[in-house]
Amino acid sequence: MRFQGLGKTYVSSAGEVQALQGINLDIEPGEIFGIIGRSGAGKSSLLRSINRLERPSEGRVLVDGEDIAGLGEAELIRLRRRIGMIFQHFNLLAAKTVRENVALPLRIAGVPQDEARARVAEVLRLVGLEGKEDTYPSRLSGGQKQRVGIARALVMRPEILLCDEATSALDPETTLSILRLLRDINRRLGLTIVLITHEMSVIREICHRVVVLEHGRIAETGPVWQVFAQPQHAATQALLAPLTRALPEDLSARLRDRAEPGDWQVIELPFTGEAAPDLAVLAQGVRLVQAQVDPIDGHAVGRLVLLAPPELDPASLSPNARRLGHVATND
Ligand SMILES: Nc1ncnc2c1ncn2[C@@H]1O[C@H](COP(=O)(O)OP(=O)(O)OP(=O)(O)O)[C@@H](O)[C@H]1O
Repeated sequence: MRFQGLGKTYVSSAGEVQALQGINLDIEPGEIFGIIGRSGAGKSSLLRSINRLERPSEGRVLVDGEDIAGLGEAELIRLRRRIGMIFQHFNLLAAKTVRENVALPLRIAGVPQDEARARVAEVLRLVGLEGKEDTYPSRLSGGQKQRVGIARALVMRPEILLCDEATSALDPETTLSILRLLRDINRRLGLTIVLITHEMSVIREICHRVVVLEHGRIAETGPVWQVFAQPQHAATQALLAPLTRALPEDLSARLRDRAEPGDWQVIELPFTGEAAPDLAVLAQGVRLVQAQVDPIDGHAVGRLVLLAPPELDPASLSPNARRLGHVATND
């Protein structure tokens, strides 16, 4: 799918709000693509333009090369059958059982009962809800409710799945299990997944590529490991801050910009995913203070914080090495 010069302006009694501006972006078939940004950055507007829940004010949205702005009523229904959607608050019908909730899109589409029954059983198996067919949503946990939401989206065999803050209402453990389910579905069915979130940990967990939105514009976009390794934009850095471990307190309290005689250097050695960290640097008389390295999509991303003697040139450790400051040491 492709966004070309996409802009969205909302007009209300309070005036105009430019929610999106100049969005040019491609999302490839079969990838898990994340949209992140602060509240009000335009994430929902972008996601909802994919199935035309929002109409562009400018530019175009192409799905399989087709500009969806021109679709008539019947074509729009066909498009939306190819694009499933799941929601933060699940949007299940409380008065219907799990089976009835999941079967609903098939009933609306007029799929014969026998086939519908088989397809509902198949997707409930896929999301791990066998045995819950006759349960009502109020008796399910949040994670189980979202599994029903996923099953209901998949039962139409879509090519694209849109996830609107699908894990924001869940605890961390349940979030992880839902993200793993989505990744599993992406692999098994080759489904394209587009998700919005305000948490970089969600992006890190399952996305292949990401776009960071800021005030309706693209702040940056790229493979997740690259954006994590070398965030270019202040908005991205701010979103990453909760995931980056702060320096140990006793060290940061003693850190100074200018070296006093005998001070050691505090050096940050980022790992940008090009290669796994090479601990041979530790043999050069430096001391390891802190290490954080995450594998992201097959790349090692993170940083080491080292204490190095005053005479050592940080560049001798790595071209990316950065001096954070100086500290007095006891010896
Ligand atoms: N129907 C609407 N009418 C008027 N303004 C709107 C409408 N929908 C969204 N907006 C405004 O457009 C901007 C972008 O909203 P959007 O919901 O796309 O952002 P978001 O990144 O998804 O935010 P959040 O994380 O808070 O859901 C915001 O300033 C919002 O107030």
